[in-house]
Amino acid sequence: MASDPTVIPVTGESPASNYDVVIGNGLLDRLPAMLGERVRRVLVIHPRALRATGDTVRDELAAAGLTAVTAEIPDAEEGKHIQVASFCWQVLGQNDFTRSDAIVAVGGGAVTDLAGFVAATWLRGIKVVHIPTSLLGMVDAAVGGKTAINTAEGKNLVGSFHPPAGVLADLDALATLPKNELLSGMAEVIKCGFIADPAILDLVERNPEAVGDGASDVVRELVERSVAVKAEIVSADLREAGRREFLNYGHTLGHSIELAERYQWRHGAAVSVGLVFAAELGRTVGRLDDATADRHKSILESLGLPVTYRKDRWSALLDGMRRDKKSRGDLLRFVVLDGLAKPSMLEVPDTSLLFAAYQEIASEPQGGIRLSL
Ligand SMILES: NC(=O)c1ccc[n+]([C@@H]2O[C@H](COP(=O)([O-])OP(=O)(O)OC[C@H]3O[C@@H](n4cnc5c(N)ncnc54)[C@H](O)[C@@H]3O)[C@@H](O)[C@H]2O)c1
Ligand SMILES: O=C(O)C(=O)C[C@@H](O)[C@H](O)[C@H](O)COP(=O)(O)O
Ligand SMILES: [Zn+2]
Repeated sequence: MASDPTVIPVTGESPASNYDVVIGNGLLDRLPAMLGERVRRVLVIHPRALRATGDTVRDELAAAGLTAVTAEIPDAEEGKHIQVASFCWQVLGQNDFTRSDAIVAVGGGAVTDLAGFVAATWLRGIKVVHIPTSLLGMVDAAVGGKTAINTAEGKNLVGSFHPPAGVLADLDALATLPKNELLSGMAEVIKCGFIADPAILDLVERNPEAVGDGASDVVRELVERSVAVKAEIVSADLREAGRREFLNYGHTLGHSIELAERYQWRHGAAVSVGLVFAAELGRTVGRLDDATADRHKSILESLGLPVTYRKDRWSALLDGMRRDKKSRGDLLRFVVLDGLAKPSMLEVPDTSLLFAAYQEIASEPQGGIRLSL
């Protein structure tokens, strides 16, 4: 018998913007209540690959007496594009969406980022509810209100903070999620383990089989623990004035790899390399002990996630990292660990330090990386 859902509250900037992340099985019938009584029209945004789930959501809304319109968008990073946002604005306009109407995102993190951005911008902000269908969406992208599209210059360079009215993390969705996507989400789970909750790392290390099974109790506990980490941080610092930067652990290099690979790498795969790089940087500057630094590589590698990247791309990667949102003027800033679950910021005026750390993860162009993930 399925157990009761777990509800993790997120505190907003005002009591009216508090919301819940509900984690469990068979949650879709909760959607109308989560949208609230005033909503009449709903735009369901989903990629073509998830048409069946999108249709189920639309039917659930129609059964509750709501007018549901669907926007089918390109899959994955192709969806995080200004033209896709523009298409969604057009659908909203043609269907007379007002400020009391809403958007529902059904898909992975790319869809929740894009749909959140559309919701943030339509009429300067309407309600959005996220129904993440990937592990990464459940543990990270759907929670916390960062919305984004990519530009030619880099990842997530345009966006806003627009928290959802609620999140339904229905673990049933993981049944169809390809294994490499599940593992991609595990990179963010492991990030949460290193920055805040080492019990996550113990769970992964002790249960290698269950980690690859989206229906396992271990995966459910990992989802709950990761959401708890993120909920606590974004409740305290929605707009990334301080502690929220820690959720960016591994992302400075990670986003730059995604750009260098023209978004053909999974986000989690790029973050995996970025986490190992950040650990090496922490070790290089004398902040992180060897055991914790080495644990990054061993745990990520044990899942089949990449931990090296091609040495001939350093200069392009450095260019990409300069555009990271944590940069201030010419100063590059990184999240590093001062120890397990002790994240802090490192300002790097001298890029030779970065190069030294990169030498520890650099591979020959043809070897060492797994392009399949
Ligand atoms: N806003 C945030 O705080 C935040 C946090 C982390 C990541 N992100 C963003 O999220 C994106 C990555 O998210 P992602 O890994 O979910 O990628 P994604 O949205 O591209 O989904 C990955 C793939 O899995 C497929 N998929 C999703 N759910 C499925 C299911 N249940 N069954 C079968 N296929 C399914 C998708 O169609 C897609 O092909 C990146 O753009 C990243 O920048 C945002
Ligand atoms: O929620 C956050 O804050 C994060 O940094 C979570 C990251 O996992 C996520 O990939 C986020 O989209 C990165 O944000 P960005 O500000 O570096 O674009
Ligand atoms: Zn991320």
